[in-house]
Amino acid sequence: MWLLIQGFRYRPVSRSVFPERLPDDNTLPALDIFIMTADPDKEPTIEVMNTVLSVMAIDYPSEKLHIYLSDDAGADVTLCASKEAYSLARYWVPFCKRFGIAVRCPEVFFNDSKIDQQDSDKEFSQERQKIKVMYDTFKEKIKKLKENKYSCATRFQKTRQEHPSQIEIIREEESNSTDKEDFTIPSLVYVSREKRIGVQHRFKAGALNVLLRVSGVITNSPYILVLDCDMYSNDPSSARQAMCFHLDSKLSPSLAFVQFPQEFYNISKNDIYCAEIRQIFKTFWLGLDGLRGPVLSGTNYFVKRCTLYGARPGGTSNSEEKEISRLKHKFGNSNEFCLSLVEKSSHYFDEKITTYVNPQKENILTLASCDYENGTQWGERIGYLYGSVVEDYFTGFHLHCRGWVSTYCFPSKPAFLGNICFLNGISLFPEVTSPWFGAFVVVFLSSCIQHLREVFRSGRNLTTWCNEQRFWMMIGLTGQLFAIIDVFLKLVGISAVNFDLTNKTADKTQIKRYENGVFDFEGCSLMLLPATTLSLLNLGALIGGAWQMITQFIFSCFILALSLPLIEGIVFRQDSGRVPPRVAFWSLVLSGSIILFMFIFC
Ligand SMILES: O=c1ccn([C@@H]2O[C@H](COP(=O)(O)OP(=O)(O)O[C@H]3O[C@H](CO)[C@@H](O)[C@H](O)[C@H]3O)[C@@H](O)[C@H]2O)c(=O)[nH]1
Ligand SMILES: [Mn+2]
Repeated sequence: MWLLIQGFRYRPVSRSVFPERLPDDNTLPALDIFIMTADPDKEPTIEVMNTVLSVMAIDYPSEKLHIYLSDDAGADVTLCASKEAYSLARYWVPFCKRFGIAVRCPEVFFNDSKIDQQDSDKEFSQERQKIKVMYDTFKEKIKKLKENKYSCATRFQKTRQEHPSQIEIIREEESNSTDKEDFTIPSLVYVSREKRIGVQHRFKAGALNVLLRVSGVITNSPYILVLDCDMYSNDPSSARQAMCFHLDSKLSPSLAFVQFPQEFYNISKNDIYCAEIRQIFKTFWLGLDGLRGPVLSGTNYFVKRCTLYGARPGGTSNSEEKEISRLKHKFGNSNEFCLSLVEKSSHYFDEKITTYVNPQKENILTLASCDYENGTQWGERIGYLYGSVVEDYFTGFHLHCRGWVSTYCFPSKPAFLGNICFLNGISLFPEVTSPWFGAFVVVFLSSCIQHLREVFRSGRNLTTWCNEQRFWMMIGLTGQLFAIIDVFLKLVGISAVNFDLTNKTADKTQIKRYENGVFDFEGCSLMLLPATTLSLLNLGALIGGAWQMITQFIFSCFILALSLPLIEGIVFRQDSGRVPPRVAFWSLVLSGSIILFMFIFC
């Protein structure tokens, strides 16, 4: 196992970018930004809109920036809030650009107490105050939307699981405010794909593929930034940083994507659940960057559009491949979309095409329908791939296999910051006061009862039940644990398949112990260590602290009961069948150190 991950340490690379050295703004390529949301209850609308506003205000030519918000819930709240956000953006974006605001997420900006005190510039303070009032009104409106007090949408019958596709290009003239400032702001497109009960929707990968097609016929920017809805832009220069790689003449021809790390603003002080994902983003990805590049990590990456259409680096295509009928076979039956693949382009996939067509609404809606992908190569060879629950890793590996490379951009100021919420403030086991505690107890007890019933049905008694419970725990922590490792080593060819012949001889004392129902640990190897250490740890925890909490006490007692033979074997027994002294010694050292460590540091 140790050897397997050494590749990550072989050639770590850390990079610096100099966005100020990029060529003139009008040579910068257009950029589509995809923001993904799926549930307005679990993903607070105000947070999603903050992400939208933060990227609308990034430091990039506004006319080259197009934001697509994918709403898998098809929620009116999200659509209406997007319109409100767009109206606010007319003031927020110019304000940010004019004063060079460092963090362009409104919620973060208005909560920054440092800026409050900094009233040196009167004009700035006045403007800030004005926008703050607008932002507060905006929040109020979203609250009302949530409470169903008003709605902007024409309500038609739809639920989260079942709704027609709905696409709205929210543009300047559609906004209802009159005293707008004279300033171009990026376009915003709301996309909610069709959902039907019983039709697989392929989660995020499915939503991303719809966005690829819809954006393909609307703006068709050669580069795409993908963001989860909780990842706001923390550094307005991120797109320029990414372009330092994408426009690098040496790197660019084989570069598929630039990955930024996932970082979070609300990591707890001790981060006991390792939410920081430190090893991945602060060690492994730097190492991969020296090889073929980091793995596609779901969010915070700038990808070259054509790489997702199945192109290969340096690959030019012949005219045969450009034939619309052939393209339709792969990409589906939309003329507009297939044209977007070849239009204004001498190559099959020219990354320089940036068209802003105004397609027929009906035609774009079809691109977001449930049936569009039937019989095409979407999800198999084209777009985000469906074969895995982690579409990002899977798709990224495929890009690498097709010859593309990726780079890792890890600036000291986080480019994007997200909200870590899982397990934050949630205990690993439900607390007694939690309504989930009931569910926990039901699952635990019913699995015990089920086992008991099976034992009784086969004519055994409570002792068998106890023994089996105990044995599961022991082999789970010893034999089975090492078996998994062993099978894996065999799979990768490090250890050969072998057959361990069972030792059929036994001496008299062993037989006696067996007959008396006494566990025999004689000759056990260090493989016993996980089981013995955890048993001692449980005992330590029981004595040391579990008296404070009755449920933990009961749970610890249960484990103690199961591990009693191990404890006896370590502590009380003197016969040759006890736990071998060196195993006992190491378990004591290990569990002792863990307890000591917890005392000191937690
Ligand atoms: O049917 C779906 C399911 C999810 N999402 C969106 O996908 C994103 C990620 O979903 P989330 O529930 O937050 O999953 P995580 O476990 O946080 O996601 C991690 O793991 C995923 C799969 O590897 C990656 O895609 C993510 O970027 C990565 O943050 C969110 O913006 C969702 O709104 C959709 O749009 N449609
Ligand atoms: Mn997430």
